[in-house]
Amino acid sequence: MSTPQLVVHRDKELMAEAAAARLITRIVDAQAARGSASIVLTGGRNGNGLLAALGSAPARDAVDWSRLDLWWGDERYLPEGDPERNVTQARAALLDRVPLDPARVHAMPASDGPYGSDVDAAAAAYAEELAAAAGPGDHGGVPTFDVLMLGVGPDTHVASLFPELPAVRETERTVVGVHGAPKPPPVRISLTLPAIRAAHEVWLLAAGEDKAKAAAIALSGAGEVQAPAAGAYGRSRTLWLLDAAAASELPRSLYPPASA
Ligand SMILES: O=C(O)[C@H](O)[C@@H](O)[C@H](O)[C@H](O)COP(=O)(O)O
Repeated sequence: MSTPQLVVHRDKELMAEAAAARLITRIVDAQAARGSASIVLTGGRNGNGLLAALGSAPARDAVDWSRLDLWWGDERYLPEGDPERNVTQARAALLDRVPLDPARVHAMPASDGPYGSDVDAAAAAYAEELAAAAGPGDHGGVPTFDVLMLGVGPDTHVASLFPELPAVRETERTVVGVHGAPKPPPVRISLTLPAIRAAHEVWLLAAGEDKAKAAAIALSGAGEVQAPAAGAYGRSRTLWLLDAAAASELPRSLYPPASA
């Protein structure tokens, strides 16, 4: 488990631009070292803001888009192309404008696909796809993602792991179907905490006043069942990327940094 590091930006626009620049560097480094990179995208405004910023970042062409694997941390279980699907929003924000290899864009299944309304079967299929991509050096049936990004909800949810619901308690499976999510739509697919924790780096994105309490709770030693964001950490790095509003209620020991 890596101790969270915090980076606080003036506002959400700057946060998105700085995070996009950081992501480009991370992808380029991974591609230089291993030939490819593997990234997990998040739904939500902050994740999509980051993708849009990536699309207009000056260094965007440093990325070899054809050697990038994209996975999702969660998905809203809706028909293919639905505007509320995370993948549809990611395509609109960036993916349709860069030369990705379609075989390496691992969207989660849609509700009008082969599993129909059986979201648990759809989740199991995504777990198999992850397991098939995992190599001998990887842990827990998922590839070691270079960076896994997560938006943070006002209730401290990450991916589709909501406080107290069964999905956040899952310790065996890497992907689960979620029923009765408090944020619409109620039926979703989500990576579990064990799958999230297999990533090298986990980045949590939080911008806006409505995230201030969630960030303070998750970073103050709350339990992961009550505050799922508290259980999201990477093998080598856990990074909270915040804007000033989301950081406004952090305990003084965290922000400004204790060393200041
Ligand atoms: O499908 C979703 O809704 C998400 O993946 C969800 O976990 C999201 O990331 C957070 O709710 C934060 O969303 P915002 O960035 O829009 O606040």
